[in-house]
Amino acid sequence: MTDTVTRAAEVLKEHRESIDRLDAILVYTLGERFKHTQAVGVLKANHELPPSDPAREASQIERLEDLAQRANLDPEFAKKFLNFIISEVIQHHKKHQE
Ligand SMILES: O=C(O)C(=O)C[C@]1(C(=O)O)C=C[C@@H](O)C=C1
Repeated sequence: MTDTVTRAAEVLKEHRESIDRLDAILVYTLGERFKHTQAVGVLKANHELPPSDPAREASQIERLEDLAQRANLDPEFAKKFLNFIISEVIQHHKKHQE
């Protein structure tokens, strides 16, 4: 291998190590988030509160779009990602209420 190819392989490996670390952070962070939403689901079921709260979601989306802009992340992607997670949470909340 030429020096350039060897160096490129090293750089790729370093990026992949960072990606793996960040993926682990994402998974653990999501796990923590679901612990809280699980508790919220139980609370909502016990007090007969609706599974979804559109006003709360609107303020979360607004905040996340702002954070995404500051973090150089596509705000549309951030919005889709949060909506995806919240949809899953709402399904969990509905199961608590069955
Ligand atoms: O904050 C709540 O009321 C929740 O149930 C949590 C959560 C969320 O995942 O952030 C989920 C559903 C609601 O529509 C809003 C927010």
